[in-house]
Amino acid sequence: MSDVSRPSTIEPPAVRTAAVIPAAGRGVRLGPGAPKALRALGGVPMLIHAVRAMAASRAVSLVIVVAPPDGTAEVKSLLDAHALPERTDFLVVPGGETRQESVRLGLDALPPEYGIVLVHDAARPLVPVDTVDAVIEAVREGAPAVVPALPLADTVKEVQPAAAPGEPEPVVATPDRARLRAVQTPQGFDRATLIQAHETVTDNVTDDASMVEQLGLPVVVVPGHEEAFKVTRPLDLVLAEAVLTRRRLTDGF
Ligand SMILES: Nc1ccn([C@@H]2O[C@H](COP(=O)(O)OP(=O)(O)OP(=O)(O)O)[C@@H](O)[C@H]2O)c(=O)n1
Ligand SMILES: C[C@](O)(CO)[C@H](O)COP(=O)(O)O
Repeated sequence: MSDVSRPSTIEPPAVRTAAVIPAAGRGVRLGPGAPKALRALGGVPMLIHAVRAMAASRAVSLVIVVAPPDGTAEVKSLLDAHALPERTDFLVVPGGETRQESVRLGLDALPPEYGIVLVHDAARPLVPVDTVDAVIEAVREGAPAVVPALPLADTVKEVQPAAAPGEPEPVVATPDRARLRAVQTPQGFDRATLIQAHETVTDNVTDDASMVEQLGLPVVVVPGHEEAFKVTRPLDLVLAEAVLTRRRLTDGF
């Protein structure tokens, strides 16, 4: 098993790498409570796990946290209160109405010397460092955009969305599952490409790589990891707690 407790094997940076962590969402699907990124996982805010996951890579020297708009002071206090690698710098900026807007606000704070940018959901707190390093390596090798992804376990149907709640949703098609991938984060980008994508694409999309696709540029896939799943619904939090417990038992982490 590879996990965040293993040392990063990537070489120190030739081009500097920063990670932007959108963490400004409410977590509506997780249910009532604090903003999702601030909720506890193994007694530690989910955001701190995500920050540690990015800072675990020796290539990442800056982490920009995009906080809930009214939560920047709280996030700064959390970063101060938890042990984080000394080699990494941290910035906190307020987020926006959508994930896309939050990422753009994070990019606005990116200092000019950073040539590679990762965008990583605070809601994927357990991504292993091997996955982070693999994404960075692929960008260093020249890909303008890189996504970690996994094959699907379920068959997927395209439907005609219901006209009204309770109405049936007829199946329109069954895409060939062998050609589909479930995409995770961190997604990695050449800085200029990601900034151009955010300046150009105005429709609201669910990930950053699809903005690069809209520019007509290639997006490369590297293997994702089952522990990089997104904490979206209550059951995901149960699974995340179980993964953490297993790590603590097997790695003492
Ligand atoms: N306005 C927003 C919305 C989302 N995010 C972040 O984008 C990531 C992925 O979003 P998601 O899992 O959908 O989080 P939420 O928007 O919080 O979830 P929900 O849709 O259930 O409210 C999360 O780390 C979330 O904090 C953000 O920074 N700003
Ligand atoms: C970026 C992402 O995690 C890739 O799978 C996903 O698209 C985020 O979607 P969300 O609905 O904002 O959670």
